[in-house]
Amino acid sequence: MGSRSSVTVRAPAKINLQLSVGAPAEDGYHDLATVFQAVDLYDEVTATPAPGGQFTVEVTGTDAARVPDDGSNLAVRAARALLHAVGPETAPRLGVHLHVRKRIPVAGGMAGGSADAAAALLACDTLWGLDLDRAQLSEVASRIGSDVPFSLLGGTAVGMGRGERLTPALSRTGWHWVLLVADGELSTPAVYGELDRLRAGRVLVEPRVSEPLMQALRSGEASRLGRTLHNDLQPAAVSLRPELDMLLEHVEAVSPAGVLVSGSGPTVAVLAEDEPHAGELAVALADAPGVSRVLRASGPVPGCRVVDPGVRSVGR
Ligand SMILES: C[C@](O)(CO)[C@H](O)COP(=O)(O)OP(=O)(O)OC[C@H]1O[C@@H](n2ccc(N)nc2=O)[C@H](O)[C@@H]1O
Ligand SMILES: Nc1ncnc2c1ncn2[C@@H]1O[C@H](COP(=O)(O)OP(=O)(O)OP(=O)(O)O)[C@@H](O)[C@H]1O
Repeated sequence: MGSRSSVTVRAPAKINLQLSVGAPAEDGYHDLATVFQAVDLYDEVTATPAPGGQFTVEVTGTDAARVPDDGSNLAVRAARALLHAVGPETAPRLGVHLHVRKRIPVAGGMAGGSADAAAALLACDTLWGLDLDRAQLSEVASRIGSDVPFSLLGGTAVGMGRGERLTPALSRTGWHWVLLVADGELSTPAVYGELDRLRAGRVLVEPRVSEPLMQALRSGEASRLGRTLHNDLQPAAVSLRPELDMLLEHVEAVSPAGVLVSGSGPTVAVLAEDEPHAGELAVALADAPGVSRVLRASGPVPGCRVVDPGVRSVGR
C-alpha cells in the first residue's frame, strides 16, 4: 500500500425542493419526504497525513470564523467515524490534518457542515487507501448527520426516513438559482422544535413525495417546478426570524415564479427561468432587505468528487 501526499475533495451545497416533515419519533428525529438537489456551490476539504491519533483542522474562506476548528468540526467527526468503522486495529497508525475551504453559507440551510463531513470521509478514505465502496461510506455518513449521505451522492434524490434513505431521481439538468444569504443563522434543531410547537395538537399525515414536483423535474419547465416547491420548515423559520417574511414578500414581488426557504433556513432560494434570468434576478435582488450576500448556483451536480488525488509514494 502506498501513501499519498494529500487528497482534495469538493462537496456541493444542497437545496430541498420539497421538504415534508411528519411527526417526531421518540429519538426526536422527524420522518421526512424530501427531494434534494445538489448545486454548484462547493466547499473543499484537503486531507494531509498526520501522526497516528492526531486529528486537526483549519478552516478558511467565507465565514470561517463561525466554524469550529476543533474536534467538534463535522469534518473531524467524519474522519474519526471513518476510523471507528474500519476497526481499532487500523486506527492507531492513522491521523489526519484537514483544511476546510468554505464557500457554502454557514448555518444557512444548505448543508455546509454536512458537505464538509462527506468531503472528509471521501478524502480520508482515499488518503488512507481504505477503499470503502459508496454504500459503506454512506453508512458511515448517516451516523454523522441526516444530510451527509446526500452530500456524498449529489444529483437529484428523494430522501426518506431522517433524510438519509436516498433514491436517485430523474431530473432535467440546468436549473438556475439565485441564493439570498440572509443575515444571521438558524439552528436546525431549533427550527424543527418551532415546527412542533406551531403544529402542536394537529394530526399529522405521513409525508409523501410530491408527484407534481417529480413530473416538473422531468419536464425541465422552471415555471412548473417553481409552483411545486414546498418546505414545511418555512413557517417555523419565519416564526423564529420574522424579518424573513418581508424578504419572501419582496422576492415574490420581483419574481413570483418560485421561491422558498432552503432547508432549515435562513437562506432563500429563488428559481430562475434560465441563466440570463438568474443574472437579472441577482441584480434585481441585490438590495433585498436583510440579505448579506447574493449568490448564483445551478444544479443538479454530482456529489463529492476527488479533485486532487495528490502524489502517491510507493511504500510497503
Ligand atoms: C433540514 C435539513 O437540512 C433538510 O435536508 C435536514 O433535515 C437537517 O439535516 P442535518 O443538519 O444533517 O441534521 P442532523 O445533524 O441529523 O440533526 C440535527 C437536528 O435536526 C433535527 N432533525 C434532523 C433531521 C430529521 N429528520 N429530523 C429532525 O428533527 C433534530 O433536532 C436533530 O437533532
Ligand atoms: N465543517 C463545518 N462547516 C460548517 N459548520 C460546521 C462545521 N462543523 C461544525 N459546524 C457547525 O454546525 C452548525 C451548522 O452549520 P451548517 O453550515 O452545517 O448548517 P446548515 O447548512 O444549516 O445545516 P443543514 O442544512 O444540514 O441543516 C454551525 O453551528 C457550525 O458552527
